[in-house]
Amino acid sequence: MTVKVMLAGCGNMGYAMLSGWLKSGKLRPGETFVIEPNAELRARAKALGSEVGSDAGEIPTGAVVPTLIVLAVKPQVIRDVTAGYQRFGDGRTTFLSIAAGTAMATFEEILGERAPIIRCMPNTPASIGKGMMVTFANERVSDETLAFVADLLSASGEVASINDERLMDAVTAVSGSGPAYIFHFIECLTAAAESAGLPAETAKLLAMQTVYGAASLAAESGENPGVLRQQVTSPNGTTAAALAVLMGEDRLKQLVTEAVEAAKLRSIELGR
Ligand SMILES: NC(=O)C1=CN([C@@H]2O[C@H](COP(=O)(O)OP(=O)(O)OC[C@H]3O[C@@H](n4cnc5c(N)ncnc54)[C@H](O)[C@@H]3O)[C@@H](O)[C@H]2O)C=CC1
Ligand SMILES: O=C(O)[C@@H]1CCC=N1
Repeated sequence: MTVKVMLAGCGNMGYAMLSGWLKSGKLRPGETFVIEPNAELRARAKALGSEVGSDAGEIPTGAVVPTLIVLAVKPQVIRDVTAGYQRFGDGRTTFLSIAAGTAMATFEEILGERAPIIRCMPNTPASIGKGMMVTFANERVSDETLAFVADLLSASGEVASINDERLMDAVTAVSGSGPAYIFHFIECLTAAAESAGLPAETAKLLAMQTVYGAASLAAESGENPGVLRQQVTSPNGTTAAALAVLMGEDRLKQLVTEAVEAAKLRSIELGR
């Protein structure tokens, strides 16, 4: 077995990424090994064709030197989990952490100075190939490995990189947590549609398709969202009436700014 990628933690985000890699053919099933203590989640990874084990002790010994170990566990346990992989810190394996907050320096301290390490902030639309993945690599990561990782991540959606780690907290607050803000907006628009008299099913359909259509139009047209907004807004019409509520005193902008700031602060806290 030639394991290219080991995945520690196959919960929401780990599974989303694994399924993208396998379904796109970027990795063949025999090239992945998943370490996940939860039996149900292990079975789900096995169903995709991956080899599985319940802890780092079950990794086959011998010639297995993975190209990449992906750490996809909660920030609260990531230090302990990473310590279980110290033996791969000889420079041949690259580590990729998706944990919110946990700093590069923490991984370097645990894994030693030879380990190439990448921090990556993905989001759950990765499960359907429409994610946003942002990476920050330490100087140990070779160009060849960076290219391999960028290609792998591209199976899950758009890939961007930053070269100032401090920006990772803002990235986490915008694209990492961001899908939840949009899902909540869909919930709010659905509830408002019901309040306005629409049947529940219709309310849900209209809210979801409107968000989907608007996001697709913004992405595909390449037009400034402000221009697209104006194209909907007839002078003295219905949209203008609604936007007066949302945009008056910058209400929505203020709220979104506060929400992003709260997420950013929490990301900083998680890193302490
Ligand atoms: N859910 C999301 O939208 C995003 C999550 N993240 C980050 O991804 C990481 C995972 O988050 P989720 O997938 O949401 O959490 P999750 O709880 O769904 O998945 C974590 C998994 O790790 C497993 N686990 C616990 N101890 C382990 C060990 N010793 N070895 C291997 N696996 C172990 C758990 O059984 C669980 O299935 C977090 O660090 C989070 O900050 C990053 C971006 C987006
Ligand atoms: O809520 C969290 O902490 C994780 C990180 C970004 C999205 N989910």
